[in-house]
Amino acid sequence: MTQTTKKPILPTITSPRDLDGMSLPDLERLAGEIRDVLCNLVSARSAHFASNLGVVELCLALHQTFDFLHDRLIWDTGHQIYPHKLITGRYPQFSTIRTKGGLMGYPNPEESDYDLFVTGHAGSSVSTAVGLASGDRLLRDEENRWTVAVIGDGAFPSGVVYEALCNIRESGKRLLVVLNDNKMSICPRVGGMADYLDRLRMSGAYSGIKGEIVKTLQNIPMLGDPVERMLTQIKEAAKAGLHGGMLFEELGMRYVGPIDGHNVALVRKYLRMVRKTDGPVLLHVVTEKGHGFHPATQDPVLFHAPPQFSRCENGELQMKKSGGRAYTNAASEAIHVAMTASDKVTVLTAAMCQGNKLERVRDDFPDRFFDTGICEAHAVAFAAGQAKVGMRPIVDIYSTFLQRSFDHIFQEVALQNLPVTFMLDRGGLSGPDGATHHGVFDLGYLRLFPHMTVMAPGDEHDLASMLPFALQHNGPCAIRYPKAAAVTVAGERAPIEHGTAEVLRRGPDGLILCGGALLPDCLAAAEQLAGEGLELTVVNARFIKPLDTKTILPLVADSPFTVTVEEAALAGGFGSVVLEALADAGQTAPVRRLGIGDHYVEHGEREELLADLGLDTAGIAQACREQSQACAPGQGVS
Ligand SMILES: Cc1ncc(C[n+]2csc(CCOP(=O)(O)OP(=O)(O)O)c2C)c(N)n1
Ligand SMILES: CC(=O)[C@@H](O)[C@H](O)COP(=O)(O)O
Ligand SMILES: [Mg+2]
Repeated sequence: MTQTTKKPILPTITSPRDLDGMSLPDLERLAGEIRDVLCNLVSARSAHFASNLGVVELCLALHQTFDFLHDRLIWDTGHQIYPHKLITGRYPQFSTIRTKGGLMGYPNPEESDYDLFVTGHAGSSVSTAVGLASGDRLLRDEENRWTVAVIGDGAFPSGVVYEALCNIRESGKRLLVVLNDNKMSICPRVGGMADYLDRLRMSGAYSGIKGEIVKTLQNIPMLGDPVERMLTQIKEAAKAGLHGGMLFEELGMRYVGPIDGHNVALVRKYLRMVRKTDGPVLLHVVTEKGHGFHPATQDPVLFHAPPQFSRCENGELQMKKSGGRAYTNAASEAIHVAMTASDKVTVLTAAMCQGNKLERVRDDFPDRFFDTGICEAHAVAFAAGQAKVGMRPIVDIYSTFLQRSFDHIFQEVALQNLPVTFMLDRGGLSGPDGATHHGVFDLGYLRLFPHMTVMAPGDEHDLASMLPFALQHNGPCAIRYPKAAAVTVAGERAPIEHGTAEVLRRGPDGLILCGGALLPDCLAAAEQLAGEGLELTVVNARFIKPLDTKTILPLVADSPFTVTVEEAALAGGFGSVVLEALADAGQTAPVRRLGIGDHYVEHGEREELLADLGLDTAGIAQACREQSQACAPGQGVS
């Protein structure tokens, strides 16, 4: 990328203050070096790429204009924080990003005082910025202190952003919202706000004409009462269409832009100008996702978080092949089959068409495919509406993002007993994204609601059979599966029946109850232990709710010990369900629960995190060995 023999600047940047007084050519050279580092990173591992390439100049201009040890900076979502990390003292550790024990791929206050919140979910930045500004004001600590939220055009339509914007007039003094408009979410952005931003982009070119027309409109005489009102409305409507950023102005913000976000001098000039105002200000910055790396600008969807890739000698890019068929593929195929079978079935995604591998569904069923943008709460209430009139909506969503819809799952879906099906991808550890993205709370928060059926397939066979089951069930259902290679357990399998588990192996020496896709590990552990003379029963629970108490409770009663296994938080999870059922039946038994305790799990490869948590084959086998010894006659455990 950069063809320079000069001494690199980036390694010398230990804090943003090293940017002070830096010349424009040096800033531009630094931008090139940052892009080089980003390119080197993705040759080592998958990481967020195109979004980071797009904010380099904006990041430099922000840090040159503000001092974010005093001022406040929030990067919405946080996946575009890499340039910020590189110039805030983390260049030496940067190569560790997204690896276990290394830097997080998102903001992390434990890494740096320049990061205020751990984030990863989109849309909260404006609210937290309003809160920061308001708190500073109450503490009379706001002397010249600016709060800046940088939010992408994909995150911008999130409902919570409008809740914050409606509130900004009161608390938004010295508050700047930078709208980073690159025309993309992960996929092309959708919806009315996207169209509005397109119109704003256009408006600069027409500003001369616009001024004239607005002047003319302002001279329209107001006549008698009703006519006057009508004319006022027409005038306001016309102005709204012609004035750039009228929507924001009406909400009490000053709208500035759109400006070219790759012109570092220009961005800096506007930021300095903003600093001279009182706020709140919305600065509309136009950038290009993937800027500086041609293939990424050509295919920003692929390069949002591409697989590891390198450049061959002939200049072509070689992408690392993915690890084969994933549960996500199995889910999207099952959805396709269901939509082919019935024209009542619809699918809703909240901006994750690519992540959920729904492209074929989108292309083959354009009328029944709905992308709401990053609006999970809306997606769920929307699905409830469709279900109410007789459709069979599937909300295909990452487990962690569904948390945004908690109240709508309760009020609009479960309370009404509507047949909405939730396909919960990334149910379990999501890997290098870390704590913000692990989908480990879903079993607990979904089973709370009466009417809700919660399923956790033990393998791909289960997943494919559970969707048709859910679609004919008269009530809400959730099917949660991990970000992992799809596995099919060998042997004859029982059909899916509501609240029915499946016994896959029988032995008198102990019991493993598996709630989900760690089933192959449970079976492998049982196999291993059989070699040591310990014959275990293994149950594929399938249903977390309702639990198959008829099958499970007698097995627990007859087994010297029981180990429950789940890739989920223990609080409220599958093991809790089993313990509650035992308590309700007045039964006591030695039960050990394997899962995730009361802590957040860091980032790393899913397999290494599972191993650390004792949730791999070796960990499950070891827990069984220990239980077997502890529960052996004469050991006093009952
Ligand atoms: C609540 C939530 N839903 C979905 C996502 C997944 N996601 C991460 S980044 C992204 C696109 C964001 O687009 P934009 O804000 O424009 O940033 P860009 O990548 O274009 O810079 C999406 C959908 C998320 N992080 N949080
Ligand atoms: C920033 C963000 O939320 C997404 O880009 C997320 O990282 C996607 O995760 P997957 O890689 O598991 O699809
Ligand atoms: Mg964007």
